[in-house]
Amino acid sequence: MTAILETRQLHKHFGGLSAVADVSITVMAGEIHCLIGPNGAGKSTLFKLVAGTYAPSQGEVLFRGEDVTRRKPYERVGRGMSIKLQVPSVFRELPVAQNLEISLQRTCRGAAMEAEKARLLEFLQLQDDAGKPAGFLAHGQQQWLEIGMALALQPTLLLLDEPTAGMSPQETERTGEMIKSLNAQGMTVLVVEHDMTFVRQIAQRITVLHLGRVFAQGSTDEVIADPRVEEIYLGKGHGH
Ligand SMILES: Nc1ncnc2c1ncn2[C@@H]1O[C@H](COP(=O)(O)OP(=O)(O)OP(=O)(O)O)[C@@H](O)[C@H]1O
Repeated sequence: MTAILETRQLHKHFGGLSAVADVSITVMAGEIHCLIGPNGAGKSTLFKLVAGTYAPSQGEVLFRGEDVTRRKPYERVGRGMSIKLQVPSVFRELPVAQNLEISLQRTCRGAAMEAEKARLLEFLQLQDDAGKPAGFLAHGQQQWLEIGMALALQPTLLLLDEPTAGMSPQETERTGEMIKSLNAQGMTVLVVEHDMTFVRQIAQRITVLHLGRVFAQGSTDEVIADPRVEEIYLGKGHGH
């Protein structure tokens, strides 16, 4: 397997605070990789460094073998990276279908766009809600719509920041099935997540961040069996 994403000794300082310190991670093409850690561990900051929302204080981001550290977010999207952030960003007044069209405009048009829109609505199980304003959707469905908007950009690497936040156990499980089905079709997925049941359901490899640094990484079984991880992560950081 080849690496699709690498961070090399990434640092991000906010004033005197090191939110991300010396973080080197590798995401292999074709895997589902989960990033876990207690609140404030630096997970969202690392995501923003990968997506290009933040410039690092130090270090590099390599995507598909290319140094993208100084590339703008849209340039990274153009190279096959797509991100769903933690903060909901659907256009609440616009119909569900139109939300998808806004993202689809960047990759296709005409009949191809209609076909892709129908495929995504079905995949997200939102066919019956296509004409509803997105703000009228249940919270879990809004999260799915956002995943759909990220998918409309046809990524090879999908970045999801807490995709199951606020979801019921059933919605969470369904989200896991969606992610596994995308992965079975060849998509690499990097997920920040707190819900360990969900992490066990989907992850092939896990990186644990703690106080801005890589605390542990390895296969799901290895990391979950590591008592040090349980201590820092399950012991106190499970605040969501
Ligand atoms: N824009 C910012 N300005 C100043 N400090 C920040 C900023 N963003 C994050 N931080 C700080 O950096 C640290 C890491 O935050 P980050 O949001 O990356 O953690 P996290 O692991 O994603 O946490 P959570 O699980 O709570 O979402 C925290 O101490 C946070 O307060």
